[in-house]
Amino acid sequence: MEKVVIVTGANSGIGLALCERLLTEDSHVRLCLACRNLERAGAARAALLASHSTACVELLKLDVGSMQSVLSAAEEIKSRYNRIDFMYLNAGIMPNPAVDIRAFFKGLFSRNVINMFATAEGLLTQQDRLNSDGLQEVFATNLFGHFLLIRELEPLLCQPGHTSRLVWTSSSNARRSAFSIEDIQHRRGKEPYSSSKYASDMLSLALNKHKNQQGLFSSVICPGLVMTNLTYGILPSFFWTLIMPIMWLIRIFTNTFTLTPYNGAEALHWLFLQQPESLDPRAKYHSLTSGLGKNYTEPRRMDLDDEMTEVFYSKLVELEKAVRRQQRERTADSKHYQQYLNEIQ
Ligand SMILES: NC(=O)C1=CN([C@@H]2O[C@H](COP(=O)(O)OP(=O)(O)OC[C@H]3O[C@@H](n4cnc5c(N)ncnc54)[C@H](OP(=O)(O)O)[C@@H]3O)[C@@H](O)[C@H]2O)C=CC1
Ligand SMILES: CC(C)CCC[C@@H](C)[C@H]1CC[C@H]2C3=C(CC[C@]12C)[C@@]1(C)CCC(=O)[C@@H](C)[C@@H]1CC3
Repeated sequence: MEKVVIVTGANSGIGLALCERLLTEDSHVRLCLACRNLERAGAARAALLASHSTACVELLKLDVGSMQSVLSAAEEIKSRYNRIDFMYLNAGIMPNPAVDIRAFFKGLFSRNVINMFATAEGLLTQQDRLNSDGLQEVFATNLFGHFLLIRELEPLLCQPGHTSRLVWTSSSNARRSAFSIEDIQHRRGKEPYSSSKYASDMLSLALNKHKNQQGLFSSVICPGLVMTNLTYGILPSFFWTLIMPIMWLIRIFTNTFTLTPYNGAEALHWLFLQQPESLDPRAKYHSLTSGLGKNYTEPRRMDLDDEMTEVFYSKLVELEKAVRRQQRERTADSKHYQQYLNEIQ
């Protein structure tokens, strides 16, 4: 039977490369590109069909940063599919990034240089903002919208006799010290991206603990440093072009410079081929590329605290309740408003 695969943020970068690789691996998959912009999603679909003309590629409007959009998309998914085999939670943002140039040059001449290039630890800050749901945008997009989607789709994801898989595109930039259990949305700090990725690592572990017995398995990956719209947002593209020869040179010393979206999607593709029972819930699966350009996947143990992971999971469930309440009130308000408009006309 054909596998149903949903990919969020599938219209560009690593998500699009993954779709291409999945269709090459299995031409019978039923692929759903879940994107916030249907025009860009349509262009991605056309590109995929150009090389896989008989493939089944469907589009779904989903803005993971908007809770209303997540709830509507989940309804649409439930009406279209009777099961989900893989859901790749890949959409992500890093708004207004700033590089600490001093820290970069200091790191360059330290023993920590390889780690700095692999994780960008201490190099990057971002400016976040509140979205229309009153949530921090990075948290809402990179984590919470995906969480709400999973919760909404539980009837499909947790079916007796069927295994469903979740795969998060996390990052080696995820850092415990950037995350605070008292401030899960990272309202006060300057590293919302790192915090949201650490949060996805914890959520994946918690989901395995709570849902494995119901047939739902979750994994996290890091694609390495990949040249995509996200990285082009960090430094201007002419600068990247300028330093590209150096980047290829650095690849000799660190296997985390995967650089192309195809290489970055390696671990996502690899996980598609694995049995979930053989995977380690505490491992992050890294896409790596050797100096000679060979791709491979390697698990690395994550720095996760079980107690904090559980507290975090219950905080997410609480927040979910509040968000649902808010959505219900909004629907009621707009109904009343509509009624009022009808009455005064
Ligand atoms: N590039 C890198 O070096 C690394 C990337 N990652 C992660 O990889 C993932 C993919 O990013 P990458 O391919 O690099 O970058 P891209 O910017 O190319 O891809 C991000 C995708 O997410 C989509 N997206 C963003 N916000 C939303 C939203 N609110 N709702 C739905 N879709 C949304 C984008 O859509 P749109 O085109 O409409 O903006 C785009 O399709 C991200 O989670 C990122 O954090 C992790 C480690 C390293
Ligand atoms: C200013 C300089 C001359 C050069 C600065 C280089 C930095 C911009 C890069 C060095 C390590 C890179 C890196 C990322 C972004 C760009 C760098 C900071 C990421 C944070 C991109 C997104 C991720 O999720 C990480 C895995 C990347 C880690 C390395």
